[in-house]
Amino acid sequence: MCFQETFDPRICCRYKEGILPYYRFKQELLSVTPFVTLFYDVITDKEIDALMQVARDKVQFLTGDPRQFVSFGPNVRENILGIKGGWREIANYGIGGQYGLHWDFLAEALKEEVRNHEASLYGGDRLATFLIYLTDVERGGSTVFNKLGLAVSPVKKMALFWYNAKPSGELDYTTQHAGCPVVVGHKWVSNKWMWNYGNTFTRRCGLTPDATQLDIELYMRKGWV
Ligand SMILES: O=C(O)CCC(=O)C(=O)O
Ligand SMILES: [Fe+2]
Repeated sequence: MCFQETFDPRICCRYKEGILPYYRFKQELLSVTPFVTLFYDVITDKEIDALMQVARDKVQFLTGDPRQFVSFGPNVRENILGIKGGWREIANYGIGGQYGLHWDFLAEALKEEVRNHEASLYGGDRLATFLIYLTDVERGGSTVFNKLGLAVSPVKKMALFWYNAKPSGELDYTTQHAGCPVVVGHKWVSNKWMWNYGNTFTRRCGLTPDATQLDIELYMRKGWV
């Protein structure tokens, strides 16, 4: 990275103040536009065990949906950026388990139906995604952003956060991503989507249509430290 010709000084690691007093989150910025970032140690072993315990009986392996909705968990630490989340989804991938290329916003999948879709009526669309890795994965299982050339290997307790919409509110099609097949081991993740509604005043828009997340970060809740 250090020897790349197009070195971007904005891409860095730092401590981020969240909504918990005194606590600093270890943050690694992966991309400014779209805004994609990692936070380390957002969940405890005890919380992971509890989440997996609840989900374990409910996820349907092999033939069914490997996902399960669970409402409790480290909600406060998921609001690091002041963006409020919706319900939680726990997913388990066994060997070969993967999630094909997609966007997290519903507008793309549902097109014209989106206005009548129950979730979108209540939530708008999925403004941001907060994906926590509940396990390390021996080999495979990366989350990849094909349009950004970005691959994130799962690290237990690490969260991957990104905005699916630009600060202007426009859907960001460069956020297309996939969960790569698990080659060795297994992968558990907790996913929470942050919806537009409820975040009207927490995710600000920029002063210009092309303002980046970093431009607006300073006047959003809790700046860098
Ligand atoms: O498991 C992953 O790495 C990605 C999951 C994902 O993109 C999703 O649940 O929307
Ligand atoms: Fe996704």
